[in-house]
Amino acid sequence: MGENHSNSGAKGNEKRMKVAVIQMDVSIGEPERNRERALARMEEAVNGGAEKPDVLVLPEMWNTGYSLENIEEIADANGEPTHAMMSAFAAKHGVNVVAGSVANRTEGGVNNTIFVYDRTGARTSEYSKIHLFRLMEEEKYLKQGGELGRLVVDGEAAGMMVCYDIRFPELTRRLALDGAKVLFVPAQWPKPRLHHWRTLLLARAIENQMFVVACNRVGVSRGTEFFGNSMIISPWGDVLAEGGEEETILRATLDLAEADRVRGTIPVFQDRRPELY
Ligand SMILES: O=C(O)CCC(=O)C(=O)O
Repeated sequence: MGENHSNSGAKGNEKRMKVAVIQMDVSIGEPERNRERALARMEEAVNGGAEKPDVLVLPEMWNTGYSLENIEEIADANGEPTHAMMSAFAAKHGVNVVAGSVANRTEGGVNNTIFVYDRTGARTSEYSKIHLFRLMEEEKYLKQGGELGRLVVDGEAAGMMVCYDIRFPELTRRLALDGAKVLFVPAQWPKPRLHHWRTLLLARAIENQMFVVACNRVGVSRGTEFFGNSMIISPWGDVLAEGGEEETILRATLDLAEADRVRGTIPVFQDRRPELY
């Protein structure tokens, strides 16, 4: 870890949050196979570390991949079977699950949606990607969401967004102003834009003085390579964990009071001049 910010005098809380990021491959157009893979990695995440995590995080569209041409057929239907699978897993292991995002069909079409489950298995929140990525023609096949991604994990306010959303700094700022100290980011961010991915995630953490927990997939789908490089970043911008290009589980313990200390040391939220911009 980098510098010590304990001189700020900010007491904050004593809460720690152990996160496990499931950096996995995704087989395009094969939801059954992806569900088996996700479950196996999630079991590894809860059983394989020195300590059981408090929160698991999966990547974007881990059920179907970007199989957009037949997405209506292979997407979840009203959240199933993801709800049944994740709810049972969360309750069995007493763990919170930020279940990446899944392609989910409802009456109006297919959304790219994060579902969140608490330790009892209850579904507590959801967020549908609000910025669709035109470079991959998402807007032709998917519906955009219309609400922000606010969630509460073990009583702590947090935010969530999906992949391309990190290019919109106003969105993270809004979530931070609303009290989020942790931002969860499921993604399928491909090569060759690794420097965008790393720089944007670091900037979102530093400028909002919050933890960023970003889960990117690995592997190759129809010639597009995904570099992984999932990241867990502190509110000071220190990289607490970062993946390579292979499947892995990243782990870190977030000391949530760190956000208060950093905000006390460099009081960005007090010094901003929203009346001018
Ligand atoms: O913004 C980017 O460069 C990647 C975004 C992306 O791949 C996505 O939103 O799925």
